[in-house]
Amino acid sequence: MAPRLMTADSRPEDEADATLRPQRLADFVGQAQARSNLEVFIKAARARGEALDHVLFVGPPGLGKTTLAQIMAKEMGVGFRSTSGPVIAKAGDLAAILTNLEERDVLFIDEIHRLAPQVEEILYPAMEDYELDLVIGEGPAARSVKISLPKFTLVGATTRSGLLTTPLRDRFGIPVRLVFYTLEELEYIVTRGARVLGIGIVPEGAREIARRARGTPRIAGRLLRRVRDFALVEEADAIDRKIADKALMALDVDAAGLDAMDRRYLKVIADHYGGGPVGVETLAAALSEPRDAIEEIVEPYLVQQGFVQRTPRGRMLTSGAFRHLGIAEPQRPPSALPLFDEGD
Ligand SMILES: Nc1ncnc2c1ncn2[C@@H]1O[C@H](COP(=O)(O)OP(=O)(O)OP(=O)(O)O)[C@@H](O)[C@H]1O
Ligand SMILES: [Mg+2]
Repeated sequence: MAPRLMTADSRPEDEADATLRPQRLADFVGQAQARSNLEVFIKAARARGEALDHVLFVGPPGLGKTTLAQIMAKEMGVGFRSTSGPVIAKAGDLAAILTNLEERDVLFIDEIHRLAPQVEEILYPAMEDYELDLVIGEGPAARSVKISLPKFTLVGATTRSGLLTTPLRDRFGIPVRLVFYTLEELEYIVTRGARVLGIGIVPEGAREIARRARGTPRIAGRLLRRVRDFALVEEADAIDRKIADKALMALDVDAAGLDAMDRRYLKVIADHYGGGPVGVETLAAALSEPRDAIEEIVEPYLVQQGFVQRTPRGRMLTSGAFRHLGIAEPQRPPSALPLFDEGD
């Protein structure tokens, strides 16, 4: 699939504006529940002079897992080390990272569900008893040694907690689920982002961008940077609703935050399959896109927004989708209606 503006996956261009990343808990907008819980745990750990309990962040891409992990280290006043599940190939790699930590440091492991099993295994005693169990040598000469580790805080991040093994999940004292942001929160994030980037924006302009950001700060930031370019070329003093709207239309992002791929998906179901139900394999073939890209990238937001239902018989458009496309909804026989939502 060609790179799309509207996916929440991280790209180098997003990280280029690291300035947009909030640095302190007080600057972090949204996720009120997660934030207030973390605040309490951080205060308590600081008061006791102990490491914070291990934290697991769960939630879709671009909602602030990495940002929150960095903020936690700052608020604790400790060091921050960052790595990710697929990068740690061998048990020895993790052992090297762990033995280099300082007392109370935060070790952030992104995509923690992708740790190799033999790496995960040495993480258990490290998390529980701050001990490393290593086997040195091979065959009959092999012996195991225990090395004690500094008391550190492991912060794990994953997009789906279901992908984590139970023993690993159980070792996190503080599970934190991140949720999609509200329109007001995104508006605030866009306004703050504009200030950081040194561009003028009026509230209606911020709202227009926020509305199309799919509940995701990363997308909001990306849209803001693109709209800024339009404002610059048009020599506008500030981003207002008109500029934002014009820019986003030119970028093919519609009023609901759907891009060309989303609309193509909806239109294929509407035009070729009478609104569904249609199986995901058939759809993938019709769209010439891999099935997992459809399921993991295109569908989640369309389902969340109520444009599509996943049913046992396949995908079905809702009345809302037909309204959005401006196409009359066909009369579907009752047998075509979903029995129940398949979920995901
Ligand atoms: N609450 C927030 N306020 C302002 N900006 C935010 C907020 N949360 C995230 N961002 C911005 O959104 C972008 C993505 O955040 P982050 O990298 O923390 O997401 P993530 O959940 O770790 O994503 P991934 O799952 O892809 O690793 C960053 O540029 C960050 O500055
Ligand atoms: Mg991240």
